[in-house]
Amino acid sequence: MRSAPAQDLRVGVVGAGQMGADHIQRITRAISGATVSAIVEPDAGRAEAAAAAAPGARPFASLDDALAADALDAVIIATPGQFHEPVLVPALEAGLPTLCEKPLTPDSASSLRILELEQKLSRPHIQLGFMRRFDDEYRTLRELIAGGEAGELLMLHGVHRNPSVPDSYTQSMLITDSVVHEFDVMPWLAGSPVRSVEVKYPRRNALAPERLREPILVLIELENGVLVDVEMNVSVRFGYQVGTEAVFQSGVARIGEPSGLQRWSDAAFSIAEHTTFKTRFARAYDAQVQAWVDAVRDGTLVAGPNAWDGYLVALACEAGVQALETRGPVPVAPATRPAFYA
Ligand SMILES: NC(=O)c1ccc[n+]([C@@H]2O[C@H](COP(=O)([O-])OP(=O)(O)OC[C@H]3O[C@@H](n4cnc5c(N)ncnc54)[C@H](O)[C@@H]3O)[C@@H](O)[C@H]2O)c1
Ligand SMILES: O[C@H]1[C@H](O)[C@@H](O)[C@H](O)[C@@H](O)[C@H]1O
Repeated sequence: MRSAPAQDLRVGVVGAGQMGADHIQRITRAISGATVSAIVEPDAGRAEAAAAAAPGARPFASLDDALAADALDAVIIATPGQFHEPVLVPALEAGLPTLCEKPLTPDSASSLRILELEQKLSRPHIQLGFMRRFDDEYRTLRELIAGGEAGELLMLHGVHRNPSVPDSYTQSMLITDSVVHEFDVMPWLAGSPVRSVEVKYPRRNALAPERLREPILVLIELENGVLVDVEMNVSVRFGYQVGTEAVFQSGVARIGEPSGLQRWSDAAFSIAEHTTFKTRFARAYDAQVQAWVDAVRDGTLVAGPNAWDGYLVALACEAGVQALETRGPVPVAPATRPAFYA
């Protein structure tokens, strides 16, 4: 990093839309050891609203301008995925510790360019925003799998259901915007990378926007033989659900069950459900950002998924997008992991 932060870490946020604004509020309200010092956001209204939530933060037209003004020690990138690389490059060139929202970049070729640039530094500087790794239930499930007390893990069944998606959401985004999380978290849970990806189409949901053929069932084979299936379903209307069932030799474990208000009325029992990832993963986002801030302050710089993980996910997404159009499994063949990312 450029200079050791004397007191609070000065965080710049690039992109103050849905996630960027959320991170700005989070740092101001819930994170210790950091303040938002710079906001880069081309939309004037959003920039103003974000600045109102972060007293003392200065607006800048670009990350380069914020760097020239020595206005930040570290950066969060929350622009849309296709604009990550143009921000990651100056951030790496300046040696800035970076928390980059998913995806690292939209394809594996650009991810490899980022890996090459990062390897010019003394150590990894990029942490990726795969927040599920900071969710208590996911962490507990991972420990259970690693502990082996229920025997070997055989299968993982995932559900990923959104109530609806914006007009800008396209067919390939089922993979690149949504299943992207499973491509990170399932290998992390099972301790094994993706070998191949296949997509199956069940009956189409007539409630889906006309441009989308969904839900889809994504079959992910891991190198260790564990088979993962993910129901990706984005027009369910009733709520936001993300869950996983792990099937072991002698047991089953499940996470992501509804845990909201329980209610008995009219001879029926109900549990309040989430409607957005913002509440479902609120604690995970907080834990992710706090862990990152702590790591930057103690010089570790990265406390979660790194750019290599982002590259692996980019490769799996490429296979997944191809699998949307083809029958049968599409193989995933990563480059050799450099010792830098060991
Ligand atoms: N981890 C999660 O659960 C999660 C959830 C939603 C989004 N995301 C990720 O967060 C990122 C942002 O998504 P979003 O939903 O907040 O998008 P958004 O469209 O709501 O916000 C993006 C913002 O970036 C701004 N922007 C665009 N180009 C810019 C540039 N070059 N410099 C500075 N600002 C720029 C836009 O004006 C906009 O305000 C994406 O990478 C997305 O995949 C992650
Ligand atoms: O961009 C969002 C976000 O990444 C959520 O975490 C995911 O559950 C949604 O499917 C996706 O559309």
